[in-house]
Amino acid sequence: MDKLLVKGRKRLVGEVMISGAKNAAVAVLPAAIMAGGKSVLENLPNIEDVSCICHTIEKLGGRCVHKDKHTIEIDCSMGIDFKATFEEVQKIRASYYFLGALLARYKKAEVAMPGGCNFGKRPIDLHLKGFRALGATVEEECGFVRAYADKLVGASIYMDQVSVGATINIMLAATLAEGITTIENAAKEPHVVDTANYLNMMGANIKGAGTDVIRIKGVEKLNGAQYAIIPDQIEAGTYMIAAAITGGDVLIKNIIPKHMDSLTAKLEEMNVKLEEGDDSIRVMANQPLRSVNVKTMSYPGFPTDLQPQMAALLSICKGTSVITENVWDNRYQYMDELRKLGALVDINGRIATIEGIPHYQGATVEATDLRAGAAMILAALAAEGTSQINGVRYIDRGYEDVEEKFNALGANIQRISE
Ligand SMILES: CC(=O)N[C@H]1[C@@H](OP(=O)(O)OP(=O)(O)OC[C@H]2O[C@@H](n3ccc(=O)[nH]c3=O)[C@H](O)[C@@H]2O)O[C@H](CO)[C@@H](O)[C@@H]1O
Ligand SMILES: C=C(OP(=O)(O)O)C(=O)O
Repeated sequence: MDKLLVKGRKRLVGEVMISGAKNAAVAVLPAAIMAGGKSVLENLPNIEDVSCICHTIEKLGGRCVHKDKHTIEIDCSMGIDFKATFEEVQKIRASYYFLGALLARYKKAEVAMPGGCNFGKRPIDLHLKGFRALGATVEEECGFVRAYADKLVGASIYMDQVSVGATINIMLAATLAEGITTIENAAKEPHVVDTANYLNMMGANIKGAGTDVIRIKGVEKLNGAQYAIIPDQIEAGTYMIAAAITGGDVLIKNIIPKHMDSLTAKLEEMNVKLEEGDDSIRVMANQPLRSVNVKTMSYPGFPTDLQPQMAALLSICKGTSVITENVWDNRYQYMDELRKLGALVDINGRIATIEGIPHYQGATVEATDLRAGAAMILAALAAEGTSQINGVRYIDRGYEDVEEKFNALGANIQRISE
């Protein structure tokens, strides 16, 4: 298994290009299998989760042709299998989108339970409730879900809880249902909007994505489309925090600054200087930073997927910071690893109280999941001495060319492949 050796205390300076969004790519790719024609998807991130989704499409009998590093042509016009019960599906979270997409196209789907980062329970009951509301019979059995219907009929669906996955999955299924579906209390994340935009380009009729009420008028069929994935809000945020934690000066390029509002507000509160361009943000951190409190929330709130990276930064800011994790029951497993680098953190349920320390000391740590791994890189970049980060496969799930991008900014990160 690969590990990263990080020599710390290097100030990051320069420019970094942000890749396409993982959580948009992994929804748009399954959506592409619903079309009767070819789609060309651009600005896809070159990451493990995307490879995994593409392998799934190929195993179903579809074609994924790489046009270049970030562009893939998807062709499922020949018809594909409706059963995705193989290993790839269990490796990642987003494989749940094959349920919605296959159910929409074939009115039947059999998909293995998804995997993804382990934050305690990650139920999919709201997805299944949505499919049932559209008229499907849904059965859960020995690690897979089976859903089928003679036809799907639009319905009014109120989400008990704001869920990105359930919102997108119901949107996929409703796109080819008869009549009108409304999803109330829908998730508003940028990747919900991106998926709706792509579906609309394929011929769907979806309105309101990005608000908490989405209205979908079912259509009979979808065509392929050419579409470019939005930039990754979380990768961008990770590099913004990297600039702050190293006292650096970094121009983060190819982003949508609006998507970064919750983070930029926090960084400004901490005394980081920011300059916003049309599609870039320059992050300058050349003065002592202040502690702040952070509460994670669904969009436009502070994203839970930036919580570990923010904790890494707050741990070396003078004073006491409090983080409240409102989305996941158990997203603090990585704190034990941060403590190995010197962090002083007290956890009480969903609340983490962090006492700032002057600096980290290099150590050997585990990337316990994707963003935990990112947090370890950030802490190691700021640490005295060398750190070893194990479990890099998690980081590769969601960060393209991670050591190359950091090293181009002046970091010293070496990958050891075994
Ligand atoms: C592939 C992908 O896009 N992953 C993201 C997606 O995960 P994912 O789609 O799994 O997360 P959700 O938005 O669905 O989960 C939000 C909350 O709703 C709860 N819930 C969700 C579904 C359900 O059927 N029942 C239920 O109770 C979850 O336990 C959680 O507390 O959104 C999360 C929250 O922004 C992010 O951390 C993940 O990076
Ligand atoms: C939690 C994440 O991903 P997933 O839902 O795919 O596990 C993430 O991207 O931080």
